[in-house]
Amino acid sequence: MSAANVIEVRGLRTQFGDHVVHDGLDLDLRRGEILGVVGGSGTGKSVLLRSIVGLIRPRAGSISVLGRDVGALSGAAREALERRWGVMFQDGALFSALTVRENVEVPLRAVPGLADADRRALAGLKVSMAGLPVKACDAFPSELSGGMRKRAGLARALALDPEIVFLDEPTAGLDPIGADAFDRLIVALRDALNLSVFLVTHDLDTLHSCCDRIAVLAEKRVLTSGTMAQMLQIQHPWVHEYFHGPRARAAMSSRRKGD
Ligand SMILES: Nc1ncnc2c1ncn2[C@@H]1O[C@H](COP(=O)(O)OP(=O)(O)OP(=O)(O)O)[C@@H](O)[C@H]1O
Repeated sequence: MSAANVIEVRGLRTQFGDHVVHDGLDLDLRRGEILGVVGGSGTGKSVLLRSIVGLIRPRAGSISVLGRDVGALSGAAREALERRWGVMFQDGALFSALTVRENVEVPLRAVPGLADADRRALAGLKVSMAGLPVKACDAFPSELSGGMRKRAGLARALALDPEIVFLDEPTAGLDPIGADAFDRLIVALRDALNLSVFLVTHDLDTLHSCCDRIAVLAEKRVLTSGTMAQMLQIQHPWVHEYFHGPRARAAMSSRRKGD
């Protein structure tokens, strides 16, 4: 595995029954970058994320994270690797019966020797880092707006000071101002915490404002990857329509106005 890569996926095949989702998929996440993963609905972006974090077992291929073969690990070695990444699922995946602080404390409970008071304080810190007010700590997920729930999910993903963060459609369902604030937060956290970020999104504004590189899923694999400037040169019909369609033009024009 190249030292510059924190994730290397090679020859991935995932399949549910007869339905092949990925076939011969290769993907790299470089250290310190924000990689936007895009593709049409159902092309397997979330399945790829879940495969990398070991929730779905591939039929073939290899997935290496931070130099370790995810499929070959079990027990303590597996748990040690899992502590080095954080995942924010699409809906936040918070426990509804726990407050925001208690949700963020869940991963911290795995840290040996961490006193209750320190765990509570650390959870509060992560909630603040995710841009939530302190009083949100005592709220239940049902008492929060969708945007606040996403931030709570992000706080939980950051709980163990991860090196890699996986974000599944972090701005979906947010109003444009909330989505823009979330984009800025992702970049600020990457810079402050030296994170590598695997970001599944449909949001063209996010691609423009956050992502160092983009990987396009199509035809069961990563069809192409590169910078936004490189994506704009790709002639494949879906890629061209995606990056040059009306919504793409709107995102580019608002980006230019913001510069
Ligand atoms: N547990 C599962 N069992 C069977 N099929 C599944 C399972 N999870 C996902 N799939 C199928 O795999 C395909 C890819 O799903 P996935 O959720 O990764 O798509 P996606 O690219 O993230 O889509 P979207 O952009 O709409 O969120 C879909 O056809 C989906 O129905």
